[in-house]
Amino acid sequence: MNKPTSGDCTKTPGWLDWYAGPSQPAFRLPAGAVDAHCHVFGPGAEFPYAPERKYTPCDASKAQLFALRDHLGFARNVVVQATCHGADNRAMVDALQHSGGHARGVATVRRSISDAELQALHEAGVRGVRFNFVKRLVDFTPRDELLEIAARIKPLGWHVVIYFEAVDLPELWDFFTALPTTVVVDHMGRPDVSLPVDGPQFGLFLKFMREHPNVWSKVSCPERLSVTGPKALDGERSAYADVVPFARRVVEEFPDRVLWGTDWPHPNLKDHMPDDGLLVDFIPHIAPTPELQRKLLVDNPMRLYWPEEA
Ligand SMILES: O=C(O)/C=C(\CC(=O)C(=O)O)C(=O)O
Repeated sequence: MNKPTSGDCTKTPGWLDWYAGPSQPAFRLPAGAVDAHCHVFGPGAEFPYAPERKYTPCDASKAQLFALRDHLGFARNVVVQATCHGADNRAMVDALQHSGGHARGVATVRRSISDAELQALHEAGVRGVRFNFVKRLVDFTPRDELLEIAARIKPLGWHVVIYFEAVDLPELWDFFTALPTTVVVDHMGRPDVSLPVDGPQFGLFLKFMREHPNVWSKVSCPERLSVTGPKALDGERSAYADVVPFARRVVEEFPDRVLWGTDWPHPNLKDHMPDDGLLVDFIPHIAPTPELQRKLLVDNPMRLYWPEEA
């Protein structure tokens, strides 16, 4: 397949657009709930996609994100820079600046960023950087560049979000455990949920969290991890049952270091596009008590992204 060019907004073949007209969740989110992992895409005509991107998505604007937030009953968003925008954070920053203080962000930066540019991101509401190790999404960045960035964002009180696949954790372990900030893992490090929850692969991830109190996890993206479903479609309120034991284990063992997000607009799903209302109904299966729900959805994200209010 030819690499896309920056001006070409033709979606990647097979691209699935986000679900229009999501259901009303049956689960009532606690007051002040934060959707701590979501993205904006473009719109491409205003914020062109990065030349180095590995996919070209459908547009997913800030207004559409904020409409979903209100529909589902969230109060705030954490907008995570998606790889299709590379290190050009303008679409994400624009969303933060139009959120009325209800959104904070996670950026992608290169070592060439100036202190003044970092400060401007901070003032816009950025509170973290994302290091992505998923090979289908990004080209390799040298570890010394990432460590240099981590050292520079630490004084701002930011954290590092890491995205990787479970099979790569052994090789990345020394790098991750050397990071000097709070470290937030996307989607539980993408376990293979057809393996046992008590097996060595997920065991290593639990050990990573157990031995390193600075490590947090998003218990999000069951729609990406599930093998057996059922899918969050057609009124299914007990979706992705095979992911539940994994996410619930993390929530119950580390209740003060977990976050949840919709992952809207769900980039790169190949199989189906979930109904986001039914996705919210996944939450009580992994955080069964009101106390766990409050920590997951309100207390923890507020402590990390709005510490001045927490
Ligand atoms: O949205 C996610 O969290 C997951 C992604 C996309 C992504 O991370 C990105 O493009 O930045 C994926 O697995 O394709």
